[in-house]
Amino acid sequence: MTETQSAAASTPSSDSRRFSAILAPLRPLLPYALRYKQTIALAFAALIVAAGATLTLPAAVRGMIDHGFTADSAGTVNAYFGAMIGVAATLALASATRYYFVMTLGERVVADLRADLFKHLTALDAAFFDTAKTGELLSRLTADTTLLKSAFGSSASVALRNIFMFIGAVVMMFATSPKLAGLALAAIPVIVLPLIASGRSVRRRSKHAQDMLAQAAAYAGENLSAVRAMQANGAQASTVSRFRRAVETAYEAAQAATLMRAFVTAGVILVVFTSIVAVLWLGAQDVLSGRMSAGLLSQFVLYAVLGASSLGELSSVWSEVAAAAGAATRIAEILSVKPKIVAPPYPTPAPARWRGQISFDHVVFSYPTAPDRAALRDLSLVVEPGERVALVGPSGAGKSTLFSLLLRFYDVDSGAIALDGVDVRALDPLDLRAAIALAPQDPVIFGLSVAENIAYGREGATREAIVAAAKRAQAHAFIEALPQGYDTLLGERGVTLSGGQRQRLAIARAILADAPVLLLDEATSALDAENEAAVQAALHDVMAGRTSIVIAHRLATVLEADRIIVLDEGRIVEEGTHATLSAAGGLYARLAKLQFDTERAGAA
Ligand SMILES: Nc1ncnc2c1ncn2[C@@H]1O[C@H](COP(=O)(O)OP(=O)(O)OP(=O)(O)O)[C@@H](O)[C@H]1O
Repeated sequence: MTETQSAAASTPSSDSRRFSAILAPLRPLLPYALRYKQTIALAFAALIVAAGATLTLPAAVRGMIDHGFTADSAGTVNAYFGAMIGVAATLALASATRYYFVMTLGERVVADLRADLFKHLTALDAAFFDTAKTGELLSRLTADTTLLKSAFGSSASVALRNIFMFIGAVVMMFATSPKLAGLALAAIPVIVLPLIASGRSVRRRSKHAQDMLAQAAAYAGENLSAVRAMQANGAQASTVSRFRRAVETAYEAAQAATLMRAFVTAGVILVVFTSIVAVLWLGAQDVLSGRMSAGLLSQFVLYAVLGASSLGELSSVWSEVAAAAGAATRIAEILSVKPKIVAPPYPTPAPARWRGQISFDHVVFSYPTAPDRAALRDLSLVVEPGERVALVGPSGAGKSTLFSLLLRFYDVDSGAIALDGVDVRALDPLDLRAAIALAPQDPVIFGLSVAENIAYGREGATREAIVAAAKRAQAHAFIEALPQGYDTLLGERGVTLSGGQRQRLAIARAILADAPVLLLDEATSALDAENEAAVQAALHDVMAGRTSIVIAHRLATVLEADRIIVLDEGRIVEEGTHATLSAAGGLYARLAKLQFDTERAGAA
């Protein structure tokens, strides 16, 4: 059975259920609108005034036709026309007021929703972002909310006006001629049922179109953020044609929804006006036989036209609302994702100053996206306050995983991780992360000034503190040499800085954070001798007095460490100092020979 058939065969109560099913996704937005009760009230008041003004016009026309056009009625005609201008002015003012308040409400609701959605996204955990695509999320944040804006703003405005007009017109039609009105209303179910049925289909198609658009946006986002890789690999042409295909698919999906809407609109207009003409014909018979005055029939026809055109407009708005419901579904999908890493109901309060002891106790962990492959297998490790530990191991050994777990980006499968003896799951993640400074291998540089980049997450930091941190991180000299010094805007992802400079900015960030625990992932890329010395000096400074774990790639770093931990396949396989481990002739000795010999050769 097609949707239209099934709708036509259904009972009124199942139709009203369907009606609310289409609108259901919009329900979570209601609280957003209800925050602005005053705006809603003003919009309603304007709406009632405008509808009332419009509805007086047909009565005025009837008065003119039945009483106006006689020789001695010039004064009455003037009065009628004067009154009509007054009505028009009221209508104009009330319509503008309604438009203003309803649009304002739409903009307001969407702005609030965007902010909330972004806040929600920032609270989601690493496991969510392992599978989510940033471009797609951005599309929900922008394109879908824009669709909602049109639903809440213009569509709601048009819909409300037309609902009021329709009800008013129907009441007046009955007041004018109950017989003709009854006949006209008989046509309504024929109009409304297919409309409701089509709403579902429009919503589905529109959601599909938005999904396609989001995929295209995700694809564009990925490629634009890696534009150098794309150009270097000569992948421009293929990227462009893939994007074009994605956009075409989105276009076709949108087209399908539009076609559906177009058909619905045509059908509704046809049925509505045919019924009016039929009713009008019946009325004309009454006028001819003297049962009805010409003015009364004109009045009825005007009300019928008002009612019918409201219904016609409602049908096109209905499609828009159904499309918005599709967008709302996509937004609701995100809002319903609950972060798994949250603070416990009663978190253990953080001490004024952590000592910085870290312990991993029989930790077993596999990533949610790869549950069958353990990234850490029964790993136990205690790092004492102030100790400097270097982590060494082949690629994929689990070194970065150790950092992610300590920062509680994921929860362990079994075992426990503790800071100063407090299980990290008992702490508020904000407190835990405030105790840890992270300097990743490829530090993220934002499209902000140098100073803002150093103070990222510490917006209150003074300029003196920022400069002092930069000095200790050996970054002051190169920052001063930039065109606007600390106020120089860095390109997105810091493309304007060298690898060594980026790393030193990250170290400055860590120094400013002044956290008792430092996690550092050394850059693997070779630095020139000058940068190398500067980074090493900065590291020496930042590690002093804090517990530090460094994923080490340089000989100087392992030599400086109190202890070297060698990881392989998620387990600790060796530990000791450079001297003892080199002498032992195990995995470390092999790795060190490979890595540090090349380093020496490179330096020579
Ligand atoms: N987000 C993730 N989702 C699924 N698997 C992951 C994820 N991150 C890492 N892994 C896997 O977990 C294992 C350990 O990875 P990890 O990044 O900790 O290694 P690593 O020692 O830091 O390696 P490298 O020196 O190359 O950075 C690897 O097998 C890796 O493929």
